[in-house]
Amino acid sequence: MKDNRSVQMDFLLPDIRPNSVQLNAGAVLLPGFALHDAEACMLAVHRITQQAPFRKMYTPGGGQMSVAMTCCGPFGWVSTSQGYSYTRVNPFTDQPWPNMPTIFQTLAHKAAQKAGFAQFQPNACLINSYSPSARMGLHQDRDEGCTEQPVVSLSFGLEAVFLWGGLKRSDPTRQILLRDGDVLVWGGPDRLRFHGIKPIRAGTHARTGETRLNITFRFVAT
Ligand SMILES: O=C(O)CCC(=O)C(=O)O
Ligand SMILES: [Fe+2]
Repeated sequence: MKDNRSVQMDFLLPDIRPNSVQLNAGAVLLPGFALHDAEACMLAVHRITQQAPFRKMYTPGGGQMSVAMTCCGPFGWVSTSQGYSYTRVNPFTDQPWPNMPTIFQTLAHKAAQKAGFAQFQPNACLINSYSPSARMGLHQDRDEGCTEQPVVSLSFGLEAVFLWGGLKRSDPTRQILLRDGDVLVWGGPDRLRFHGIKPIRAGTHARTGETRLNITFRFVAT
């Protein structure tokens, strides 16, 4: 069945969406901030995945993640039955993670700056590929060993409902719709807020097909 309301929303969207929405003191949504660079980012992801294919990893609890992941930059994030860690080598290829493309570094830096975090220079980039019904449970991003630097997160393709919680797992969550080209930045007092992604709704997007891509940038302490 056709949903006329969302068709109309899509049509009006360029006019009615604000450039920036302050979610908390240190958390900002930048609607459409990455749209201009979206195709360059898709090409970059394609190149990265030729060297470091997407994998569905296992969690320490033994379950397989519904999200397929890969990484680029000096450090990549890995989950095994032993726990979570950042590594310089991709355990699936025994090769260093692919270089972080300049377009990623520039975009992450610009988004952080717009959100109030000057001089962000990430050394880790995680790329998540969600198929319909894939999800990510509530968690904190705390394996970086450094909370001085923000997380910058780009969304492409199918939309997602992002759960934005508090500093305790049991805190209430807000639901934030993330669409193609949206960027979220969280840092400072909000760096360790719990967050997650509700199961992705089936659909097809002109840019990504039946997929949502998420690209996050972090700084890992060495
Ligand atoms: O897919 C998203 O928007 C969030 C991903 C995330 O929280 C993570 O990779 O740590
Ligand atoms: Fe996260």
